[in-house]
Amino acid sequence: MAQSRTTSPEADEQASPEPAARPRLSTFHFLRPGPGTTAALVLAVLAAAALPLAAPHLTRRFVDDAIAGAATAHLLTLAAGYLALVLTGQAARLATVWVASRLAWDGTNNLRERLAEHALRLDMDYHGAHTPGEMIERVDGDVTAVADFAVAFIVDVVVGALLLAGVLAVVFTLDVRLGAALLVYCLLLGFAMMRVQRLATPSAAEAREQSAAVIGGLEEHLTMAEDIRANGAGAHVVNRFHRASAGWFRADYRASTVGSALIAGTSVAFAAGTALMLALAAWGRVSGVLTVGTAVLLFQYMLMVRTPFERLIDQLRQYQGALAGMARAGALLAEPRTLPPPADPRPLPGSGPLSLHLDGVGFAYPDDGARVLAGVTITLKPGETLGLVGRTGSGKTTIARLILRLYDPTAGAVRVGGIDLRDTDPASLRRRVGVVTQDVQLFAADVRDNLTLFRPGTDDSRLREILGEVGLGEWLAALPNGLDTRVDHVSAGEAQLLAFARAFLADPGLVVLDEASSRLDPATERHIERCVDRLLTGRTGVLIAHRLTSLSRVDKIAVVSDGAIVEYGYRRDLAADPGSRFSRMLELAGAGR
Ligand SMILES: Nc1ncnc2c1ncn2[C@@H]1O[C@H](COP(=O)(O)OP(=O)(O)OP(=O)(O)O)[C@@H](O)[C@H]1O
Repeated sequence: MAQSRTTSPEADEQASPEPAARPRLSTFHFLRPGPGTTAALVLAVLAAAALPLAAPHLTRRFVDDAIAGAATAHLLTLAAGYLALVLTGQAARLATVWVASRLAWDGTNNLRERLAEHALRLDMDYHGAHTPGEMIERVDGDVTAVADFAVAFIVDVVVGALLLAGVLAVVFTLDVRLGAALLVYCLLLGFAMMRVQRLATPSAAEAREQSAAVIGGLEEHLTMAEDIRANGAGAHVVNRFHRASAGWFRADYRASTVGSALIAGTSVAFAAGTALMLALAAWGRVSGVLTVGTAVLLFQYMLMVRTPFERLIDQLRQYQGALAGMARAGALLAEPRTLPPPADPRPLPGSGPLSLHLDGVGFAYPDDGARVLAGVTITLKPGETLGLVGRTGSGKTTIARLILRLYDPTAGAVRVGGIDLRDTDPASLRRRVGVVTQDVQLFAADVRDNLTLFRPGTDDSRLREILGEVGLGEWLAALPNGLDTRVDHVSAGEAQLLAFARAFLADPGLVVLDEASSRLDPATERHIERCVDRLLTGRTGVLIAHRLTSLSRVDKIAVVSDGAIVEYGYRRDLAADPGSRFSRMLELAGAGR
């Protein structure tokens, strides 16, 4: 059945040839900030680390001066200063979050665009093996994880590490022994946390894999909703969804259990650390090394150390996820095209009909490797048309895919305009070879963009003229905003006619036409037949015919059976030969010759 679906706009597929593979490190290039942003970020980070470090010094003075009997006004000034420092520290922290978020989103948006573009350029082999949902998770989910991590890394890890270093430096200047004790404690804690962290790595990666599987399945089910409902396959689909969700839950549960255990462990370690610091401060006080104010400062610092450490452990957990996301994004970017771009691309002749020559073509789809075509040889002079007939599954669509270079043949060669498609400039191939399939894809965009495929520069009057020619003149007149109307719902017939209008606009020199196998209303049928006639006039054409009557308009016939051409010749000769298969087909169908 002819279908029309709306999808989001697609990039101009072959605009520039793609290098075969990229190193994964290039993934990180997208996160590199500009000089202005870097300067703003460095300032914000330094302020966010230094201000909280300064605040406890005022507390120390407050306590010591209060014990020494200072005036209330002086103490109030210290308290107000403390408050101002805390507030400015928070503001600096907010500024850091803001700058870091902008930076992370700018960088990851670049990466997301690059991934989406690359995914669109990948060959049919790749798309056949990966569901759209999986691609969405790769392009969106993984990149979002990276963006979230980048923000948290700057805010929690960088600021936290600076704060920690500052605390150590201050404690060292107060008393070397206390500083050394704090340093040893921090190193031991850090080392233990890094070791334990490794436990969390596989579970985080597993959780993301499972979520990709669930979203991939969901996307597939939503796309097929109509068929699923019509065939009563709902229960089976829900069952599959349930199993996938259960897998995701288990993986996520494992990941969070490990994470919670780690956080609980750190709490205990910090309680011990605080107790140790308090004991040392008490000793310092008793032995006259420290004032009470300094003991309070040490206590405050110990509390301050806790947050960066905890955030650090949390970030290390997210870091695994972000690293996994980065690795998957890198793997997608490194995914090579199975259709290698030509080393020395040759453009097709810029105008006029193109010759077509399939020379001993053999083919097997990469996923199962079973032979689909063997020894297919077809020759069309410029302007000649060919009808492909054969039972379902015989290989007609596969031949069409090879002519459009959606795949490369595994044996033999496909030549258009005398040039092997493997040596043809991809942009010129897309411009000069057109296709009208049964499965018409319409974008969620206006009529103009759907016809021009987002290429600006075509006159509206030309678009109207073409729509009129394909029989959509009245349809256009009835649209509320004419060419600016968004294409949401069109009938199967209208979708087919729009596809013809696209083809007329592109004016290809070779056209592949997959005739709609379903019956449309007689008026639309007539329009479509006229379109087929017009499209095949003055162009080289390959028509996958589902109706024998359609073959009256072609010059040559190729009968395909089990991946081979079992009969091939001029239509008139075959029809005139009572022993030919084509002749028998015509007789069986009761169609005129
Ligand atoms: N993407 C694919 N991956 C693997 N095998 C495929 C793929 N597409 C088609 N095939 C197989 O290749 C063979 C030929 O299919 P093809 O679609 O070319 O036949 P067809 O003659 O166009 O059929 P129809 O008239 O039903 O459209 C079939 O056995 C089919 O199962």
